[in-house]
Formats: sequence, C-alpha cells, structure tokens
Amino acid sequence: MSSRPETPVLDRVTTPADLKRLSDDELIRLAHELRTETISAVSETGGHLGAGLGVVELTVALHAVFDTPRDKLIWDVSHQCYPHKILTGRRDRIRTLRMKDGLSGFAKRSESPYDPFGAGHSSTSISAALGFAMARELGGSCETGLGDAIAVIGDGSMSAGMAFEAMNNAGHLGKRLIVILNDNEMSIAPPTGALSSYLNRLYAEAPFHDLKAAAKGAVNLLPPPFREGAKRAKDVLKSMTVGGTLFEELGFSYVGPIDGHDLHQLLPVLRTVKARATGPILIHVLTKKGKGYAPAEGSADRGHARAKFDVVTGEQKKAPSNAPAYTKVFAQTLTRLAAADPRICAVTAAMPDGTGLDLMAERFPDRVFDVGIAEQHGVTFSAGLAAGGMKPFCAMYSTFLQRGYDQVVHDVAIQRLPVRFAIDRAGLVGADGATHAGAYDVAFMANLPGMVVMAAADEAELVNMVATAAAHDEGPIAFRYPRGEGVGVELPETPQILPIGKGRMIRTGSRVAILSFGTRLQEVLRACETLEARGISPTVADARFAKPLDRELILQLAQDHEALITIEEGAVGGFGSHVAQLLSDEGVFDHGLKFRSMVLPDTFIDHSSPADMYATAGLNAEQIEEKVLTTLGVDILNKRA
Ligand SMILES: Cc1ncc(C[n+]2csc(CCOP(=O)(O)OP(=O)(O)O)c2C)c(N)n1
Ligand SMILES: CC(=O)[C@@H](O)[C@H](O)COP(=O)(O)O
Ligand SMILES: [Mg+2]
Repeated sequence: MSSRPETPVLDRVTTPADLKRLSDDELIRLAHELRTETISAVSETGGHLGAGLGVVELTVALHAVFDTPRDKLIWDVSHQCYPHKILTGRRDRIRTLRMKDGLSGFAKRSESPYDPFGAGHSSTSISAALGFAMARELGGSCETGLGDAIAVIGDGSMSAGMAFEAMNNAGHLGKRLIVILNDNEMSIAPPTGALSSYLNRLYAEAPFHDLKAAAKGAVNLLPPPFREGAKRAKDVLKSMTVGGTLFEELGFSYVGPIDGHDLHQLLPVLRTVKARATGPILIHVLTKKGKGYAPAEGSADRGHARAKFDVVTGEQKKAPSNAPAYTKVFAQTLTRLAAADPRICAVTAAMPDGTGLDLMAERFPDRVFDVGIAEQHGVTFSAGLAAGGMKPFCAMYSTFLQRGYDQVVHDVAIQRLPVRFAIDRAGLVGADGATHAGAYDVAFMANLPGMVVMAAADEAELVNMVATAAAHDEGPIAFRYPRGEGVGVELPETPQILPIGKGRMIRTGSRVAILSFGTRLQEVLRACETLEARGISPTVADARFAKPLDRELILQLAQDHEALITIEEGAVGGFGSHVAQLLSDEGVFDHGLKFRSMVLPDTFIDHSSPADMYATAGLNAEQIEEKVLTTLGVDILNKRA
C-alpha cells in the first residue's frame, strides 16, 4: 500500500452532500478509499488509528443516509472521528491532525459545523444527543438547523454510568433519538465487566434477537433479508418466553446486532430507521477495531493509538528514549512495594496500559482492578477498599479524575480514608490538547481538608512519593507526575519515605527565591544558568508538597529574599495560590516581598507538542528568566538591574 493511495471516488467528495449522488456500490468503493486515506494520514501524523478504521463503513453510511450537519452526528470520545473529518470538508488538512495549528484529534465545535458537540472524554454522546433532540422538540434553533440526533458510542464507553443516566432519561422522555452502539469488543484494553459479557451474549445469540424484534412488531425496522426470515419465525417466537434486551427495558427499540462493515446491511437499516423511528432506538453494530489494516487488527490494542508509522510494515517511528517514563517508574515501584505488602492494591478506570498497572497485574492479578470507564465508581470503590483495611492506589489521569471529584470529596476526603491517588498525565499532555490537559488537579485536591498533595520533580522523587503514599495511613494522599519520560536521574535503591509537608533546598543564592512544585524544576535550573551569566544567582527549592505546605521553608525564603516566585504545571488556585494565602495570612506582604506565581494561563491551550504548549503557557526556562528579571526590576532590554 503506498502512503498516498489512489482515491478516485473520495476525490469526488468534498462534503457529505456528495455522498447522496453515489450508488451503494460506489459507497462501498468510497469506504475502501476512505480507509486507505485514514491509514495514510495517520501514518504521517500519528494519533488514534484503530477506532477510526473500525467505523469507516458506519461513517460512510451515516453521512450517506442522514443530512448532516442539520442532523447532529455525535461521536463518543470522538477519537474515531478522523474518517468523519475527511468526509466533512477537512480532507485538505487531515495531515495536520494533532499538530500545532492543525486539526484537533477530536470533534471540536469551533472546527466545523459537522462537529455539533466536542469530546475527548467518554460517554457524553447520548446525553448531548438527547439535549439536541429535546431542543428540537421544544422549538430550539441553531445555525445549521435541528434534525435528528445520533450518538455513536463504543462498547467501552457504554459501560460508564453517564451513558446509562442518559439512556434512562431518554427512555423516559420517549422522543426520537438514535443511539448506535459500536461494539468492537474492545476498550483501549479488552473491556472488562458484566456489560461486556452481556453484549457478548447478545451477539452470540444474534439470530434470536432479530426474531425477537420481529415478535415485537419491529419487523419493518429490519432490512428485507432479515424481514422475510423474521416474519416466518414470528409465530414460533410468540410461544417463547423472552425477556427484553437491557436497552428495551430502558425504553429503547433495539435493532441488531448487524455487521458494521457490511454496507448492504448498514444502509437499509439506517434508511429504515430514518424513515420510521418514532421514539428512542438503539442500533447494535458489530465492528472490528483496526479493521482493514493488518498491523492494527493484529495488535493487542487493535491499533488504538500510534506514533507516526511505516504503512507497509506498521512499524512506529518513535524517538529513542533517554530515561524511563514516569508511568513505568510508578508501576515498577508500586509492584515492588506490593510484593512486600499484601494490603497494597490498585484501581484503574479502563487504562491498565496507560497507568502502567498492567505491569503490576502481571504479578498480582488479584490486586489490580480494571473497573472499566467508571472513574466515579473507581474512586468510591477505592474508598471502600481503604475502609476495609486495604491500601488502594487509585491510578487515574488527572483529566479523568475530574469525573470522580464528588467521590473524592464525599467518599474519600470527608471520611479521611487513606486512598492513594496516583495522578498521571499531570500538566500539559501535548497532542490530545485541552480535553486531556491535567491542569486542575492541584487546585481541586489541595483545597480539601486533610488531603496531602505531592508533585514529583523527577523520577527519583516519584519513587519516593509512591513509597511515602504507601506508608501514609492517616488519610488520603495524592501524588502527580507528567506524561512522558523522566529526566534521567538515578533511581533510589531503597525508596525514601518523605516527611509529610517538607520541601527540599536545591541551591542557595540571593535576592530571588524560586519555589518549584513538580517537573518545572528542570526549566527553573536551566533559567538559573542564564541568570548566573547575568550576575543573578537565585535560590531554588523544590516544595514537594502543595498540601500541607512547608511553612517554615516558605517563610524563611520570604524573609531571606527580595522576591519569591512559585512555579507549577497547573491552573490558578493550586500551589501558588496556597503559598500566597500563607504569605498573606502571615502578613509577609506588609513587609514588601515581591511575590509572583507562575501558573497555567486562564485559557484552554490547543494541541501541540508539550514544549510548545508550555511556551504558550509562559512556563519555559526563558520565560522564567524573564519573570525573575522583571520581578527584580531589571531592565530587560539592557538586562541591567
Ligand atoms: C472519562 C474517560 N475515561 C477514559 C478515557 C480514555 N479512553 C479513551 S478511548 C477509551 C476506550 C473507549 O472504548 P470504546 O468506547 O469501546 O471505543 P473504541 O476505542 O473501542 O472504538 C478510553 C478508555 C476517556 N477518553 N474518557
Ligand atoms: C482518547 C483517549 O482518551 C486516550 O486514548 C488518550 O488519548 C490516551 O492518552 P495517552 O496517550 O496519554 O495514554
Ligand atoms: Mg470498543
């Protein structure tokens, strides 16, 4: 397969309206070309590959049958929306995916009218689609009009509570709403849980369900090939005792399962649904993640996300790593500690690989729980484990922990339960952009009474923080660390248990003190090198803790210096705000201390490389240097004090 494939049918498509002029056979040809174009584009950009390949036929069928953007097509998570972007006027920019100023890797309202609702986090599509449907019923309006509302949700995302909250509400409201369950038997890892087993049973018994739909009078919703067989079997079925599918019990009509790669099934089903559906309907579509690209189909994660790769071999072009990833350091340390302490266990919400807990699960499968995409449950489940005398590590990406925040407050913090929060992907993450930025955890964790909040400055610090968390039985404790590799420092042979609420001095200087929280420390030290060359020698300390603060250290720094600058990889309201509160409470500002707090700006930063995003945020070494100079009143142009 060449990296720029021939695409004669796709070349005739600029918007979905062009699909209406194609015959069904041409649509099949289009799907083939769309798949090769998607593979080719992602090979150049990197990104989410497998999910998009699995919905190529579905994407073609939906745009061929429905009238987007009037009909609202809402992709859950939206990591599978690259083929959709290609068909909706963005083919010319598809090779800029996830790059600075390029297309987002997710659906984004500001990018296209064909993206009626943005996402990145899972299980929001049915709620949003129901909102559109009810707005339509109530006479609401939007620029593109309000037609059908269609949510496409994967089997992994369907397991989240939010999806069921929406189904429950939609079934009750009873209005026309189309939910397509894209069942590929995969989350990022193989899905876990009872719902997954239930879906397995549904399609293992597929003919039965076609017939049951017939028995319920839904025969007209089925395409002719199904309809004949169904009619014949109707009487037989009447004598059978059948329970409804879970979805029918929730008030939905259920159609399926159907082969999501067969346009001869998809097109007639969607056309019939479009013509006849009255209330909420769920179409169960079976697909394969990574479909049509052997290196993806054959891999354990079915090609979920890939760096740039060679199309022929599937081999990824990854930059060589110089240091272990923080995630791996966390997982290895925890596994080591778990070997010595049988009370240590761990919880992940559908991210065993992303959090590194798959490593621990290899050795201690009974002590690692993948709860599915269910962060709220994951947090409260951890609280229960802690109440039961275990030492749970609740490992979540900062951005996904947001979903479990009430549980952090209500179930963990108020009850002072010793849940250990391992907060991965803290700070700006790069290509996934604003939806995945770990910007808020320090603010939302450190404001909770009794919560201990740490940030690792490097991978050796992370080792110590994992051990510190394991040893901390007095209440909840959290430690954060970023995406990607460490700085290459030696890891401690024996992890050190850190004194709670104590920072460490890194270097002693004069006039200005920089108090760093987390991995910006490396940038601070780079800034110090250039400042030294200008005759300014900052003191640098690593706070380690945002809660409790090292009061003694901070007040001493304030007393000994003309200026104090804090820096962190988080939004306002976090570490710097707590330091400011302390200084204000202690009346330090009354004595003329120059205080500055370097935090993420009050804006959502678009996808780019992490380094570029930090430059946009004003948190790199040059910007730290500039902050020091302006704070001290140095003339920046002449660089003279
Ligand atoms: C709230 C939340 N938790 C975790 C994730 C990470 N995540 C992204 S895609 C995905 C798997 C989704 O599985 P499924 O819905 O079946 O889609 P598929 O990739 O199989 O098409 C996960 C866990 C997320 N995006 N949002
Ligand atoms: C779509 C989604 O939420 C995940 O696939 C996410 O992109 C994973 O991020 P990492 O690459 O940091 O594990
Ligand atoms: Mg899936």
